[in-house]
Amino acid sequence: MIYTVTLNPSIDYLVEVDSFQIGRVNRTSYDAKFPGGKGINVSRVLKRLGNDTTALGFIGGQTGDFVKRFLKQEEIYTDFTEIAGDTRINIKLKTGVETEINSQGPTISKGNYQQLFNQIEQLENGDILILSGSIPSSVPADVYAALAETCSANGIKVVVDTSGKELLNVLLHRPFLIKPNHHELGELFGTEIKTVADAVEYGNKLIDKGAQNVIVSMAGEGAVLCSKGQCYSANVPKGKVINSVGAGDSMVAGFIGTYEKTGDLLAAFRFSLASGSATAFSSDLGTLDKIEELLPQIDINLLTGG
Ligand SMILES: Nc1ncnc2c1ncn2[C@@H]1O[C@H](COP(=O)(O)OP(=O)(O)O)[C@@H](O)[C@H]1O
Ligand SMILES: O=P(O)(O)OC[C@H]1O[C@](O)(COP(=O)(O)O)[C@@H](O)[C@@H]1O
Repeated sequence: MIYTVTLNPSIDYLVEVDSFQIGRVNRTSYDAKFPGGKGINVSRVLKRLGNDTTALGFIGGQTGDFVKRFLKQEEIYTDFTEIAGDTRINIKLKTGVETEINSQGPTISKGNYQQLFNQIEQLENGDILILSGSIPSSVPADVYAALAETCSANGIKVVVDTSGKELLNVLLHRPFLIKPNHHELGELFGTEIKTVADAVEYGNKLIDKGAQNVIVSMAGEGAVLCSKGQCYSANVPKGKVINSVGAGDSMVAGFIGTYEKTGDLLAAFRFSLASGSATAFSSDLGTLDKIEELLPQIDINLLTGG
């Protein structure tokens, strides 16, 4: 079974405003609410690809009920830890450019944290655990490293999609996949990732530190995969960007879903690009039909090591 962990889920409140004026009353031309948080997005896309998952994490209040109801409608298994506070609402404002306001989210108690930890200790050899998103300030900052350590001792593949030292701390436990975007990769090394060559150079440094596979996503510039001494680049398909929230999560889902079915890293990489772009070209997350329509446009090139 694939498990996703979202420590800080959300309702993503998508708001479109034509001719937005700061400091004025603005009216929306479109608005919608979706369940959010990186692990939850990964679960939703994996379901569309035909992979069942169980979504884990902390959930609470009426906002949390919305998330649970939405996931139930999509027939996604959940086993959330119920908390006292309300799940957060994140604002995704479209005004020609995309602006995001992500809330801090509710406090997580030590008991809640322990409950999640106990759940993850029960996972079995062959399971996959996907740890995605920011870590709430009330949760120990080394939570992903601690969970990854437990999982690698139990034969469970771990995927981590986060940033900063939380990502660095996990590398020693040899995560199967990490997926920093080019900004996050640059921040790790105090530099800017401007080109594919930069992504290869710094992606390989994360391999040296312990990651088994690294995807560096570069939004409209495509992505780089570093794996087993070789690096590959991939382009993005042509299309109109509608809402890129969840594009990175869709990449993770596309990669893991395909890898789980085929064991083929390059097929998984190709599918991950089509999945990310299918989401970027949709209001909500990309559908399987959209992903399959985009797939023929993705080319993979071997860059080094071949
Ligand atoms: N402007 C775009 N055009 C086409 N595809 C895009 C665009 N922006 C994002 N994507 C797709 O989504 C993936 C992830 O986007 P990115 O912004 O790098 O990740 P994150 O959402 O994690 O910041 C890209 O690799 C690509 O497949
Ligand atoms: O946990 P964070 O870093 O606050 O991010 C949460 C936000 O990220 C998302 O999961 C989208 O992530 P990506 O655009 O990086 O794929 C939203 O659904 C959510 O509002």
